[in-house]
Amino acid sequence: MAPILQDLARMTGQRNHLRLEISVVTTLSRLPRVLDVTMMDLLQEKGIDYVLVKHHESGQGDQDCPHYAAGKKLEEMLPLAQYSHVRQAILENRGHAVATWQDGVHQGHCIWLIVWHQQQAMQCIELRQLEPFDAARIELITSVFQVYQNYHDLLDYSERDSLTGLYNRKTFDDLRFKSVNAIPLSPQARAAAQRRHSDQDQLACESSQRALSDWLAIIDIDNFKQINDQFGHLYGDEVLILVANLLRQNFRNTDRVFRYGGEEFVVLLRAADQATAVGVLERLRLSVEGFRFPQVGLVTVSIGFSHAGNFMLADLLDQADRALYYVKRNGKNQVAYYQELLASGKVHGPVQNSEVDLF
Ligand SMILES: Nc1nc2c(ncn2[C@@H]2O[C@H](COP(=O)(O)OP(=O)(O)OP(=O)(O)O)[C@@H](O)[C@H]2O)c(=O)[nH]1
Repeated sequence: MAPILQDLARMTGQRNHLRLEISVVTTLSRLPRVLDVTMMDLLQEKGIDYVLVKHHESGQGDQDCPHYAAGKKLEEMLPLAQYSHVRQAILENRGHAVATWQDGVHQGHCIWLIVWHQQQAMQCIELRQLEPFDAARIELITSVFQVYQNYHDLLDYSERDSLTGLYNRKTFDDLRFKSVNAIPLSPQARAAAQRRHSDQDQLACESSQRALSDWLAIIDIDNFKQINDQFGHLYGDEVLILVANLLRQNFRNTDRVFRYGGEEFVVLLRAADQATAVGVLERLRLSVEGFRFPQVGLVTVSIGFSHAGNFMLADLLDQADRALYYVKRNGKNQVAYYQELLASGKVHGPVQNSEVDLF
């Protein structure tokens, strides 16, 4: 089989977004004469558009190109304003943009491929080479990209909840049960996982830890049964959709929001410290409280959260749930931090069984 077909077959065999992303970067970087390929997330913070560098791979072309200034820093966040061609392509709803670049020693050409999802530009893939792009080359690159985009949409459909469009419970459980993808792995567990996995899986494992979070929060709509009983399920559903929209508005692209159950949501949040995490979650709580829901009026949420530390995802979920339960029993419409409640004796940790009870 031609190498490109093998790469495409590998790409469409992926079952999660992260591996699919790495796979398309690898596939494109293996095309002849490619210098390097970079996958970037497009995100907005405080009204400013940024690109966040997510994956980078050098191609074979860079061997013929001494002193080539490859290498972008992973996780680097750069203003989209530095990528005027990408910004213009997004404004014009285009799928790609082509331009030239210079690094002091070399001069080359660059194509950016834009990943659209539900009329929103989500990601951008940058591919660099020395030669100009002719029509056949653009067709080859955009065809590989189209396979990626189609498959990305298909994966996305199976990973999302049909009512709210957020990630569904199954997607969360996939994170839980594939511990190599879960957050966070202890150094020993990570080393063991890395020994078990191939290079590409190892890369996915490393990137997934970067891509995921430092905090886990459970957000539960207060008195939702009453809303359903008083206004009917259709209005209940509308509340779920509107709360999901507020969740999307309040969190960054790098956070992950799931509809975990009926009126319960889980967020994997990246925040530098406790004060920032509290600030983000309080802002969400206030924005739900301040929103006027048609017909229903006032809706509030209770939030419990926990710090990832060295815990596995299942433990974190249990901790955040304990904090949430505390809020539910103490007035609702508040944010509670598990580790703080534990330190002050307001909640207890899980019972440590020294004996194994099988039945
Ligand atoms: N409309 C609608 N209702 C749902 C959906 N999924 C679950 N529910 C309802 O959500 C309600 C949850 O009720 P409870 O678990 O008692 O929680 P609550 O009334 O919010 O009470 P607190 O959590 O203590 O504030 C139940 O009545 C479920 O039927 C859904 O997809 N749509």
